[in-house]
Amino acid sequence: MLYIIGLGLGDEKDITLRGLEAIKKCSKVYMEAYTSLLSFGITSDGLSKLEDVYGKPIIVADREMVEEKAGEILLEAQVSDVAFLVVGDPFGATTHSDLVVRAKKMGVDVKVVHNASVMNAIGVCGLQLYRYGETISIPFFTDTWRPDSFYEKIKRNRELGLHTLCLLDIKVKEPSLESLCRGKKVYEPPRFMTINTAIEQLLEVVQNQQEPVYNEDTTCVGLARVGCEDQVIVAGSMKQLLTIDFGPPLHCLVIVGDTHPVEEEMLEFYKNQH
Ligand SMILES: C[S@@+](CC[C@H](N)C(=O)[O-])C[C@H]1O[C@@H](n2cnc3c(N)ncnc32)[C@H](O)[C@@H]1O
Repeated sequence: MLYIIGLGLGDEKDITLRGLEAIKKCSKVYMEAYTSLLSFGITSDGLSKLEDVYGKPIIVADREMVEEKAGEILLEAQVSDVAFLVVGDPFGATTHSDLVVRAKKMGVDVKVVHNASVMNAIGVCGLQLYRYGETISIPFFTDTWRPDSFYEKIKRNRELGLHTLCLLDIKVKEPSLESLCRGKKVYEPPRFMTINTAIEQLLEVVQNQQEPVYNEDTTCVGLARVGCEDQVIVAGSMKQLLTIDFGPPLHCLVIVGDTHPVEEEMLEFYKNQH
């Protein structure tokens, strides 16, 4: 059996009882990419915190392992119980559907244990699920690469009066050569996009548009570390949010569309938070 287990958003304590019971049954426990661990405030050497709570050693499966060695993980799952841990929910934003499809093709039974995910940002900011349009991802601009394809999606959402959830880039740095030579992959800390950078890029992109669908006065909600003890949620214009330091990652942003009176009341609650 392959158990795909969501770990939630906060820390090692957010695993569900169902998830913990499944881990206890497993002979091997894999965990998806190292970047996710950082949202738990865990460094590459700090896995022991999770291992203590889960009572099992954890093998960190980086992107390469998940994509190339999924077959091996699934072969193990054919003959024993194997856990694959995912920060957030297995199907929250980044889906692990490919793993499920491959497992089914190999005749491996799969059980999914859900948990909170970045999708919780949708409701916690006071806006309603059915008033959102397509979710977008904002990549880091470089000197030579400044893609603006997300603008068209925001435009479509705004023309329909819908809110837009913006997920922000995480730039993974390759493991250092030195660590590879020593036979152990030690990852450099990744770069996380802040709400401030996302807004700067959004404002840069809109400058080139003939009929801009938002501007620095457009209401947004900035959400940092959703589901963690120190989560921060602030509503305000893009201009206002630019002045706020939201602190450590992870961050995301909602561009607010037309609002229902109840949503308006909730947003008021998050205004003037700083
Ligand atoms: C592709 S999603 C990963 C989703 C994850 N598997 C889950 O279920 O939550 C990653 C992006 O979601 C956003 N995100 C994830 N967790 C967050 C959190 N706790 N608070 C704010 N934003 C978050 C960030 O913009 C981050 O770059």
